Amino acid sequence: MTEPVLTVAEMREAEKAAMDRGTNEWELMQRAGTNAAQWIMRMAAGRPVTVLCGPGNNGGDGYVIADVLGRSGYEVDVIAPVEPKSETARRARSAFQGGVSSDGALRTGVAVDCLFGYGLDRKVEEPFSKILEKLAASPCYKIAIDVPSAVQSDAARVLGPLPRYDLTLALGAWKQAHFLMPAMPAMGEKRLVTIGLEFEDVSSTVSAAPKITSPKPDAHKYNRGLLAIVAGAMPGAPLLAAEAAMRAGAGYVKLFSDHSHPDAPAELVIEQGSLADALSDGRISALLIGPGLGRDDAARERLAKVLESGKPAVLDADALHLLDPELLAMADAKTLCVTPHEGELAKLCETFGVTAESKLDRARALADVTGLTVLAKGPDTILVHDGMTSFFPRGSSWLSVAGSGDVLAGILGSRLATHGDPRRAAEESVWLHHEAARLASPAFSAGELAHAVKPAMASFL
Ligand SMILES: NC(=O)C1=CN([C@@H]2O[C@H](COP(=O)(O)OP(=O)(O)OC[C@H]3O[C@@H](n4cnc5c(N)ncnc54)[C@H](OP(=O)(O)O)[C@@H]3O)[C@@H](O)[C@H]2O)[C@@H](O)CC1
Ligand SMILES: [K+]
Repeated sequence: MTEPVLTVAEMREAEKAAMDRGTNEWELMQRAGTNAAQWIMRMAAGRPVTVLCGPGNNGGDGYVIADVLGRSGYEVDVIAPVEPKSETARRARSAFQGGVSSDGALRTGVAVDCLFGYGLDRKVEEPFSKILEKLAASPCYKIAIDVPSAVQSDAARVLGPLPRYDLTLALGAWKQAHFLMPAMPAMGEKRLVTIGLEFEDVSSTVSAAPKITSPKPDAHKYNRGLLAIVAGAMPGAPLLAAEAAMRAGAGYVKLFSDHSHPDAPAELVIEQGSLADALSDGRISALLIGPGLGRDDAARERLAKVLESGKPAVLDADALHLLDPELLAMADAKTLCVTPHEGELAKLCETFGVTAESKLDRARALADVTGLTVLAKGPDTILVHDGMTSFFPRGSSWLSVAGSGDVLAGILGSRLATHGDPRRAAEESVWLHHEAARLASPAFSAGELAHAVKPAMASFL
């Protein structure tokens, strides 16, 4: 099932729709608190629990959680620096029979943070900031309810002390912050707690692990997909991309390069000479250009030839510095996928006149203005295609190694050559990249990562 990722406004709409259908806010809070409590009890396994309750409905959830835990025989402390403001939270507060203190020490055991949820809209100050500092310093097992209390739910901005949580329980639906930097790494394990909300017209989802199919019984090297990688000034990066591409499903990987490549594997076909002639081969199903391309006139000329060819293509690295409206006009943007990191995304936005505050908004606006499929890579990878946004579970931080992007581009090119669907290829490439990193074990080189793409493929067959 695809899991939606909602903004605060969309979340409020979904809750309103539930209420219009006859489920009141109290009922939703009961479901949220009761279902979250099941997770908390699993993690607490009998240890005492301290619940931190804030002024809004996130705090309301906290009182419900404390109530369920108390009735289940848990020792529960509630710390609430202020009385609840919302009517539903006040009702939850009154229903809780145990003691509530306005401050106090956190007992070793489990702490459940319900100070603020998606209603946080400004800097966290005292007394809440002091409690979050205390929580950060405590050795207890830390659970954030819905979102960590200092995290703004749409933009993932950190507005106060941010402890490192062991578990974050998203209520009702995922929020954007669950998948965005800088907040994401502090959330620990993340789990979705359902409360029976229904969602319509969802435009953002969590990418689900892909199902990659084996070649058809009548497959041969051409109909499995022929990826041509167009090299340029520097020989190493396109070779690395080719190493990954050869292991990601394409039946045939060629390198169009005028370098000699003495280290290239025997099975990689390298063609020299006229690029226009090479690109006229009708059997080529996708192209990759950018790694090691260079940024001079010759590089621009090679990019123009790729775009003029009309074939589906991945544009990466130097190609993203060269791409401009004039070059893009030569191609059908729908068939192109760009893979910018933060710096390249900023450059593309500047070139195409896009201004937006966050990486997410920049990626969306760039896709909107250009019609390109945008895979904005990094610790929080975002894919935007035709008005749809996909978020991804976090990959290994060991992927922050030189050449990692070339490997990703190679995988993506290979998947695009296999089936021609840029969005699907981009999703598959991120999962394969992450899985290859896991299988390569820590401190891998980009070359080792490229080789681990082969066992990673087996994980999704
Ligand atoms: N609605 C539903 O049906 C369901 C909602 N659910 C739960 O509700 C949560 C959202 O609840 P929410 O909208 O009440 O917001 P929440 O995050 O508790 O905090 C807002 C409160 O804090 C205040 N405030 C904000 N920033 C502040 C700051 N920096 N420093 C100090 N105060 C600050 C703000 O008051 P203000 O002062 O702005 O008037 C307001 O009182 C959601 O995350 C989920 O857990 C579930 O139970 C499922 C059903
Ligand atoms: K919280």
